[in-house]
Amino acid sequence: MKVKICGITNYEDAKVACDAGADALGFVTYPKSTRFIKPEEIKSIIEKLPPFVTKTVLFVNVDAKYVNEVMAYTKADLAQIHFEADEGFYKELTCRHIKVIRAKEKHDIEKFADEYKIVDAYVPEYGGSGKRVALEWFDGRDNSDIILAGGLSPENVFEVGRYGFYGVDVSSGVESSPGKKDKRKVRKFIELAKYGFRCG
Ligand SMILES: O=C(O)c1ccccc1NCC(=O)[C@H](O)[C@H](O)COP(=O)(O)O
Repeated sequence: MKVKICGITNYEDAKVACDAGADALGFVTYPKSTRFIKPEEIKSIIEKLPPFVTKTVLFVNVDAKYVNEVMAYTKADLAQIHFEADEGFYKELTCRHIKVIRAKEKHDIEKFADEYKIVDAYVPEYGGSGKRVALEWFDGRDNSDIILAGGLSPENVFEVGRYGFYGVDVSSGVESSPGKKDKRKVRKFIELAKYGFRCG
């Protein structure tokens, strides 16, 4: 499974995640988030990172022009659209992007058929909240287009292995405090998600 480590706020955490084998990193541009990071800082971190890691920037309630500008400026690879944007918004986007479904109920996960998408748990306020999506919603379907997010951690990531997700996405489950990653948790999460065994 691919692994995305989200809520990166500093280079040290980004490097730990890359060295441990993360496939993607996420940077949150939502000002109310405890994991908020400015475009200038995202750019400066990205400049030091290896090319093989996908750099994702998260957006909430902004217009397409802003997304295009931040993506061009930071040179990130993928915009993560964390809110319900309309068709006009997507027509204006000039960058690669992935949509997030904040799932309240089972049928929500069928949105955006034929696209890769992130399924996260619905919480009224935006944010890596640690809330989980019900795994039984994914029983008996092809989940290879889904990156599962929400409440994952080194303690529970083994539970998702049998569902055939494209990837998993974690933020608060590998933190020592909001906005700061715990090295051991990051390494353990990646090892378990990718290889199903526990290290160190
Ligand atoms: O993390 C935030 O504060 C945040 C703010 C606004 C929009 C999205 C935000 N985070 C999304 C994520 O980090 C993920 O989707 C995540 O992997 C799930 O979070 P968690 O349950 O903490 O693992």
